Amino acid sequence: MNDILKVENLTMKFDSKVVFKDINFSLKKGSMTALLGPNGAGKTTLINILMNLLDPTAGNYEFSDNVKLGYVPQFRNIDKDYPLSIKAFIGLNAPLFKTKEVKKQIEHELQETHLTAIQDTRMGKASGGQKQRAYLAQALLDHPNMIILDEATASLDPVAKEELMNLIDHLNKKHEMTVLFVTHDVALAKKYMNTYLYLDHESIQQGKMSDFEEDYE
Ligand SMILES: Nc1ncnc2c1ncn2[C@@H]1O[C@H](COP(=O)(O)OP(=O)(O)OP(=O)(O)O)[C@@H](O)[C@H]1O
Repeated sequence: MNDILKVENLTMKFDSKVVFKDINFSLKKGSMTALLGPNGAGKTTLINILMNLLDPTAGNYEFSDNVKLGYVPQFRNIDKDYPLSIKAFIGLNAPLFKTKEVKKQIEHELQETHLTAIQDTRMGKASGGQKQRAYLAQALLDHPNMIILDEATASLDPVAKEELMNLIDHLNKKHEMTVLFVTHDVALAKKYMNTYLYLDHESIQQGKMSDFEEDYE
């Protein structure tokens, strides 16, 4: 397997506060990696750097040439009065004038994420699991080959968690999607991920998920 991401001597400080210092790791194409670590360890900061939303203080990172990043946030920012349907929400980042091809692709992503039957439900009324799958469908519309999930299962019930993870697993197996999953749920990560990154005390460790033993909560 080739590397899809290589991080070298990455350092991030906010004023004098060091979040992490000289961290190094790489991710293989098609790998499923859990990004673990206590609250405030710097997981979101690292993701924001990788998504080019923040500049690191020092060091660098490089994605392989053909990488197309998708991002699935936690749904907490959706208000219950939010008016768009699930279908309209999924198409939000597509051009306003939707070609036949884009419409077809929206249908495809609705199916892929098991939302076809409830596509006209308002996002504000959808369950946590449905909202999360709509975010995933929205990200998939852009044809990513790597996806970052930021605590995407955090507020879901156990059934919705498994359903989302099964979809992620399917995307990995069928479409060779590389997955970086930020989570506090070690049991879920052990079930679905194959490697871990553990961020704590300004540094990072990497290993096989089945070998992860730290109990940091
Ligand atoms: N824009 C900012 N300015 C100053 N400090 C920041 C900023 N963003 C994050 N921090 C600090 O950097 C540290 C890492 O925060 P970050 O949100 O990346 O951690 P996290 O591992 O994602 O935490 P959690 O698991 O709670 O989401 C924290 O101490 C936080 O207060």
